[in-house]
Amino acid sequence: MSQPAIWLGVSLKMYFSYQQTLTWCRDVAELARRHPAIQQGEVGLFVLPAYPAIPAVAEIFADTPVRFGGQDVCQAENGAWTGEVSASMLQELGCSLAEIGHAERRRHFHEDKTQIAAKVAMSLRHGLTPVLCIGEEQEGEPAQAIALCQQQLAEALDNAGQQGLQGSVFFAYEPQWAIGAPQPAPDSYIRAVCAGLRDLQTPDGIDLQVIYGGSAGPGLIQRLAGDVDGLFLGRFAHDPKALAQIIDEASALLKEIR
Ligand SMILES: O=C[C@H](O)COP(=O)(O)O
Repeated sequence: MSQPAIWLGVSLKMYFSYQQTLTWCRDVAELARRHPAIQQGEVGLFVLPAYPAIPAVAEIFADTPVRFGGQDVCQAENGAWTGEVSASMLQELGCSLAEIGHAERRRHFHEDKTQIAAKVAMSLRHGLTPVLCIGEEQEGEPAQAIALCQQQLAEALDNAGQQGLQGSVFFAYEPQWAIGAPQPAPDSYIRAVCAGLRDLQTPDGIDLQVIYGGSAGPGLIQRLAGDVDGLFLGRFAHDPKALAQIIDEASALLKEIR
């Protein structure tokens, strides 16, 4: 089966309790089982729950095409890294993704470009698709955002390129000023930046899917009309009905543009 034309990813961050996470995932699994666009592989769905919920989430999504992964991953293979979770353990639990470099981790945990590049390489080495979060801090011109993202992307993929690692990377373009906001960045801004990001060069064997995150919700995917490969959702996917609506919109958009 070919790759989905539109990807919808959801990070649950630390919003839900354990039981709330399982309830939400059961609703999403049910949605995935009955939605033709998900079942036919036209729209892809992935979920990033908190670490302790991963084994239960794996069971819930077992008979669905929904992918799941960690909200972070350790840069080291294994050893004396208290509190960290290795790429190999994520893989062992059935994860196929690892989120890396989210603005909140850069802000609260001072993650830097060296750690991020090491995490990307470690993920690819273990067959995990990095969900690499990049975006400018302040609102400016699209050209400035593209230049900054280009530099951050090159730094993040540097180790992987040098090691000849191959695989897919979700490039989650998240302007930091639009995360946790009442609404996403303006449509024209997102379209201009994402169109530029899709043209960026990557090391041989690494392909990018550009998805937009930052207060994304119902209505946005159709307004971006094919300039992005998908959305990276947070709060506005907490209501499963809203997520169902976004899947419907993605499916309708594919019918329009094909
Ligand atoms: O991980 C998801 C993004 O940071 C977006 O979160 P948000 O939609 O709640 O702003």
